[in-house]
Amino acid sequence: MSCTFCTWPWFEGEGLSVRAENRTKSWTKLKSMVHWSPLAFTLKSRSSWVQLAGHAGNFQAKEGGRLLKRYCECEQQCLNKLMTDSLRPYVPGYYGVVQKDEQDYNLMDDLLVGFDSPSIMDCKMGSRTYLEEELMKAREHPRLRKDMYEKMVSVDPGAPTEEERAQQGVLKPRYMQWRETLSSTATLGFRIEGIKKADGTCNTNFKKTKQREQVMKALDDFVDGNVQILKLYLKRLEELHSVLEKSHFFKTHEVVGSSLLFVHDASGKASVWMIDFGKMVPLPSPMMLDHRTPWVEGNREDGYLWGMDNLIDILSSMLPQTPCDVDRNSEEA
Ligand SMILES: O=P(O)(O)O[C@H]1[C@H](O)[C@@H](OP(=O)(O)O)[C@H](OP(=O)(O)O)[C@@H](OP(=O)(O)O)[C@H]1O
Ligand SMILES: Nc1ncnc2c1ncn2[C@@H]1O[C@H](COP(=O)(O)OP(=O)(O)O)[C@@H](O)[C@H]1O
Repeated sequence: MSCTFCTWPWFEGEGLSVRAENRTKSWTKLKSMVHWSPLAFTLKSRSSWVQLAGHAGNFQAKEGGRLLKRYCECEQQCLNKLMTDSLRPYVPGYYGVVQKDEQDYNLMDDLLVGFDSPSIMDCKMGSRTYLEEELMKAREHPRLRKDMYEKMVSVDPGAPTEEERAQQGVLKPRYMQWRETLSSTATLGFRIEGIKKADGTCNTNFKKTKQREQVMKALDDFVDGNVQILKLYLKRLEELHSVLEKSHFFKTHEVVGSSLLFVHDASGKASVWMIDFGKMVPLPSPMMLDHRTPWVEGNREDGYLWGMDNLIDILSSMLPQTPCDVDRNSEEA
């Protein structure tokens, strides 16, 4: 599927003021919408910034290789803490809260800077995509979501129950769970949200990409079969994996809806970063997560590392086998 390239973000160098006021996020999410900076064609130092997933209108590209993301207190607090954590090299640099037209934003690095016509992939990590607190809220104050009902019907007209059909609405956790089981979130602990390739093609139609083989096919297409790029991604993921395993910050946070952003270009450069910390919530002390134990309500587990184990395993299996591997495998058989 090709995407609509729309809403060119403006650039700004002046007039931003720092604010500490808290705002919550409440705006519409539009999928299949890509925001692309046209100035990138004329100004080499800037990236051709692209928004692959997430809420429309959430970002604005700024001069100097930075992005404004609509303010979210949870994200601000996480980014602040991450700036002094061992995870710092794996997240965008963060520069505080700025205000523009009475709206607060978190100011962060544009990770596409330094890449030339990059290929980009957003993988949403974890086996659960809604917070436990959202589940409780939906129980206490059930709110039927017509927009989610419509999104559901557009993918699978047979998905809503009779009751949901009569109400023309679904509860948010029900929609999120349905999305999890439809995609690879429930079976592999991650799902591809979107891919934009260097040739300009863009696909955000991965809602039904569920089986390991389907995921492999999408990943292979993303790297155009380039083994060197695959190796670089794998190396970076293995490093991140080992830092996550040791990070106290990671152990003490429920991580939901966070993505890994993969970026590479034709020069052979490739890297991966963690993005989207809007639902990275601190746990009550002394609670800790291993991010692998299957979720049951109350244990707050999110399956992030389980997903990463699977992603690393899939990428490894896509590498051509060396003669040593072939010998080892035939001995095992
Ligand atoms: O991907 P589709 O099927 O469109 O569903 C979206 C994503 O799950 C969003 O998560 P993310 O932002 O991580 O992509 C989520 O935003 P939240 O992060 O707010 O849960 C949206 O909830 P609403 O914003 O409530 O519509 C939900 O409608
Ligand atoms: N720091 C960044 N650098 C470059 N691109 C980014 C960065 N953060 C987000 N993006 C782009 O924006 C998209 C949505 O980001 P995300 O933080 O998940 O938004 P939301 O909170 O609205 O879900 C990502 O898929 C990616 O394409």
